Amino acid sequence: ADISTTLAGVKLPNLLFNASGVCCQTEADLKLMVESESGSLITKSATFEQRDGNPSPRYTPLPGGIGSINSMGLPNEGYEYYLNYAKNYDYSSKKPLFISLSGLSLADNVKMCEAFVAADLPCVLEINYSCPNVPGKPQMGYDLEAMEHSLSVLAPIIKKPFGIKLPPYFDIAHFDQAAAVFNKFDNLAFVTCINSVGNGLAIDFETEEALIKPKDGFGGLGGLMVLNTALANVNAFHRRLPGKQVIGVGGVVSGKEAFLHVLAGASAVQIGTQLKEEGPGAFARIAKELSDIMVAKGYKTLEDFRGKVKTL
Ligand SMILES: O=C(O)c1[nH]c(=O)[nH]c(=O)c1Cl
Repeated sequence: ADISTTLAGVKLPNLLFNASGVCCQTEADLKLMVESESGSLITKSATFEQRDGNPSPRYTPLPGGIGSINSMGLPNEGYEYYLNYAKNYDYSSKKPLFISLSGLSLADNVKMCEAFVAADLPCVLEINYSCPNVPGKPQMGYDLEAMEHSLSVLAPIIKKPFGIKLPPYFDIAHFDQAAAVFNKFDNLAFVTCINSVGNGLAIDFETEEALIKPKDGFGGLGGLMVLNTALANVNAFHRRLPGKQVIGVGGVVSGKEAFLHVLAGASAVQIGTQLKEEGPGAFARIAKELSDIMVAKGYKTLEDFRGKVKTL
């Protein structure tokens, strides 16, 4: 079956790619993504300066395959590293390149966006408003006034279609209020839902210790356990953002969850925890599983069922 898609006006040979943060911090990581069966790739969220991030242990999968917890703390090579990567990227390849930016201030986001715009490259920007792990930095995604102000400055600078990475919302009023903000920006072409469920706590029963070191063990939750929250956020924004697209991320461990994300309204699907645990081979496996599901259900393309979840 045909699992290709178009996102922000660029064609992806298949709808799958990495969630920013996984398999994408260094050129070596990104090379693995280019060589994988993913349809695209996105870089680790960049800050203006290079960052080491939080002390380790700062990531761990949770027992029983239910998911993961991380408090990486935005470790990255600094935005110029990713700008250079984007300048050297082979855009004649079938895989479009996405760039994640997560400035620690609006001024930093302005400087980074201006640098990418000045370089005039075909890559697509995804502004990260939802990192839950920088001590002392509340998530912009939960401050609608600040996010609207940020977008009112950045959208005109970026000019081209771009996207934003959102935290999960858990209240219908918040879906409504957030959508009202996003619908004000014509070139805001997509929203990526969801980032990790912020500030969970994983504790080891035997040792009675938190599993990760930063922030007393508090970190973002990902993986299968967040699937249903992710599907709700994908569908809520699919319903509320006419003319815009949604990238679904959260809980995709097989073709089945990728299928559900498209049914909820996703135009593309990112994979985080499962990619971290399985490696880039996950893309070929999940792509085949999704294609087989579509054949079994009689769907030829993603448009045949995108957003067509049935209500009772
Ligand atoms: O701690 C991180 O680096 C991190 N971890 C996440 O789960 N989401 C993010 O957006 C980021 Cl930036």
